[in-house]
Amino acid sequence: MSIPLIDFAKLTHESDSIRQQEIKTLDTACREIGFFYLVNTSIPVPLMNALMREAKRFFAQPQDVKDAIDIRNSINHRGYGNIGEEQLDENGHADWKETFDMALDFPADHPLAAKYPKMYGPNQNPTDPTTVEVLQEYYVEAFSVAQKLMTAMAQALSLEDNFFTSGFTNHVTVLRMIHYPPRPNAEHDNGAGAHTDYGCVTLLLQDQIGGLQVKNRDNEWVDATPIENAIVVNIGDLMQHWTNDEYVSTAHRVRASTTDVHRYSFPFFVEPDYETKVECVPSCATPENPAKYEPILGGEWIQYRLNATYSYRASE
Ligand SMILES: O=C(O)CCC(=O)C(=O)O
Ligand SMILES: [Fe+2]
Repeated sequence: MSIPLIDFAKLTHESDSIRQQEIKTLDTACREIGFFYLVNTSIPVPLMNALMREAKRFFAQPQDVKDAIDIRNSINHRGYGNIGEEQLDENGHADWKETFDMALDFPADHPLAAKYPKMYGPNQNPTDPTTVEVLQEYYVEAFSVAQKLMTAMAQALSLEDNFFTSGFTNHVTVLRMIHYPPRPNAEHDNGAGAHTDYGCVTLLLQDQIGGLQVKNRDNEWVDATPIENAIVVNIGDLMQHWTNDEYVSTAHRVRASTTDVHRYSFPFFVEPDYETKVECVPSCATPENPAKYEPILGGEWIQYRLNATYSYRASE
């Protein structure tokens, strides 16, 4: 099975019948593959291009400038991650990529930062104000798309419209920039190891290079070939948990770029408040198919998964 296409303009259309039909298509995609292309989103294309431009400028800076905001110096996991810092596939090579993570900025003395210091706190910003401005603007636009998407999912699952979005007041959603430099040698073809994402949904903007692959239900790796200005969306573990495995958090990976080729991508990991309780929704459990998982707190799960993939957090 290939990766289906969902039209965001139809998902949010004023006509009830157009909306309902697209919500059905979305529901099928979430159940059958857990991946889809989202086209006609409300994220302005010039903003997507600006983000791409700022990422190139950011990663092209001297190493010591990037190291000044090293993620290892941030207890709440914000800032720059060098090549080799993250290994998504616990059995494979380290990922051949460098990263930058930002999220909502909480002052260090905020009650939530005091209570959950590994998940809430300040960002480590790039020095260039234009880069920061573009990142913040993109964060807002992508979050607005995510909220509408989760509203459509709630409707598909016969829940209140705000069932998912009400768990996003002090959310820990992360915008990440990734640069995959040319691979060091022919053997090392691991851009990002096979993994599932941890949160509810991920909205990924990618350039035109390609390399992202998705494991379908027949256990085949399918290329998520870039479509210009489309966002690749996938279901994460928390949404799978919430839906009792009805919506699938699907494994994916990135093959490393070939010689001389640089790839840039921008995942937006949509993750709820630390204290949002994630437990089987009523429409996904029946007497024959009862809830499979114990309720969990969103933040506990994310923290557990981060600790498993980051060398500097491994002992936590
Ligand atoms: O770079 C990509 O295309 C995907 C990255 C990814 O899957 C991740 O960072 O979780
Ligand atoms: Fe991922």
